[in-house]
Amino acid sequence: MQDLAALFDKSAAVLQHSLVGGRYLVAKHHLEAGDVVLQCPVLLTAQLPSWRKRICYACHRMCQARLALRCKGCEQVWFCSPACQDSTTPGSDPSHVGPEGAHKLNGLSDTQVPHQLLCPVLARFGSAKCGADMLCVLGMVLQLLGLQQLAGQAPSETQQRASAAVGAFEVLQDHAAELGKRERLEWLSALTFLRQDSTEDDLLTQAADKADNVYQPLVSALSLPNAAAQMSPQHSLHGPGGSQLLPQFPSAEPSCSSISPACQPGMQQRQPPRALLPHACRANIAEETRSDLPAESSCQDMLSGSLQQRASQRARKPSTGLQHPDVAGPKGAQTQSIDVKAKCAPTTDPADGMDDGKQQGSGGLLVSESPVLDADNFPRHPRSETSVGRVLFLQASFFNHSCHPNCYVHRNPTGATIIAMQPIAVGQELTISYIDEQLPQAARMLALQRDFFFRCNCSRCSFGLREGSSRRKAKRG
Ligand SMILES: C[S@@+](CC[C@H](N)C(=O)[O-])C[C@H]1O[C@@H](n2cnc3c(N)ncnc32)[C@H](O)[C@@H]1O
Repeated sequence: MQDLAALFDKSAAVLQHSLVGGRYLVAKHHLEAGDVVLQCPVLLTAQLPSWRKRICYACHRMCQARLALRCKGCEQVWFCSPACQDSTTPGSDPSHVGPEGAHKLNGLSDTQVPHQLLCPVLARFGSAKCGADMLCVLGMVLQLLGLQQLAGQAPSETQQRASAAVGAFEVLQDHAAELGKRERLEWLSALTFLRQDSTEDDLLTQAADKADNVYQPLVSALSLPNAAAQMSPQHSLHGPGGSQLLPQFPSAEPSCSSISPACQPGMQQRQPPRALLPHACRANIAEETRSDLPAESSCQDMLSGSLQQRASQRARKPSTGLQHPDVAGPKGAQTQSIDVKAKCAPTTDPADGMDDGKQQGSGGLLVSESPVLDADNFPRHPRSETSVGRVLFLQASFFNHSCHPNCYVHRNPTGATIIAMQPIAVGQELTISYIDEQLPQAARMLALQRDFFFRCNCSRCSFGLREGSSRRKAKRG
């Protein structure tokens, strides 16, 4: 908690903890509408496997053609240029990477940990047949372990990130109880996969051993009381150290369906357990025709593109539901668009075997799944978009959800800014909306239960429920 509290030192938020509600944030001082509560850098990103042959691992450039350069060690990551490939070798100068310096996306890189640390473990990812979403999350867990391992020898910024990594695991532990059986099994399989077959000089062996105080409680928290009965026959019960608690990741060409229905061609991909890693969001590609797209674009271009089109589309839509106070944008912060122009389709190489069925042949605007601002600065949730990866925000993950939030999230190229939407008194809880709060109550409840595994107890929902029951009582009486 001590480490975590320090994450908010430079913000207008204070981290609090209650036995009933867990961690939450309150206003450090009085806030006016438009005040910036905190700037939250991206902690980690991970590409979905289906995009890795189109998006350079080092600079995140999105390319039309399939990338030709691949890491010979793990065969799991692709590069757009020899410079990018060289940047992942020890001793290279990262400031020269990428033809347009696109790598200078603060935090927006899954190369924060030197690739040679991750390479031996990533090599095993080729045989992992779990869903694309879980592979993405596993990639992030791997980076977190890498950051932890670096902690002792790294500059202070990296040490801070490593301590944030521990915080991320703690968050995961705290929410393990909320998962359904399927999600727990998938997590147990994934964690076991990370530990098994590792060699002595393997990052995971070293990092997971060091992190055992975090890793083992997590495993226990995820364990089902009657694990043996819940598992499919393909799972055996050998865990690390001979434990009988864990399902082992199948080694010889398992049936995908035993791990995740997401692997089955033509099946709708399940929503990932996004609540697990704090505020792990999707970077999405909205449907748009390819002819509208530029010839080539880096993520930097993409992330700083114009919001004009979205704004004009939005302006035509009538506003419904909750009325938020008018907010002109973050005070002192330039309102930036997060739209991304991309022209390419994801890899549809059948050899991948892990393509997300939703990602078929569309390019478009890259946006975030977390709330983004429209022309009126109201949070909104883009729909019908295709995911290209996951983004992890740490500080933002401590905001509780409310269906009548007093803050909103504004995404920008290097992270997210949380902005007050109304005057907030010192000590008052700061909340954001995880979903489209303009949905009716039943749909909101469904979305929160399905995607975030909790039942909302915000004032609006509680009031709505009381209202519903008193209406029913009135009818009966
Ligand atoms: C991103 S975390 C927020 C921080 C969290 N309170 C903690 O201690 O880690 C999301 C989790 O907080 C809890 N939560 C957030 N908003 C909630 C709400 N409106 N009603 C009930 N639980 C909520 C749920 O357990 C949810 O999985």
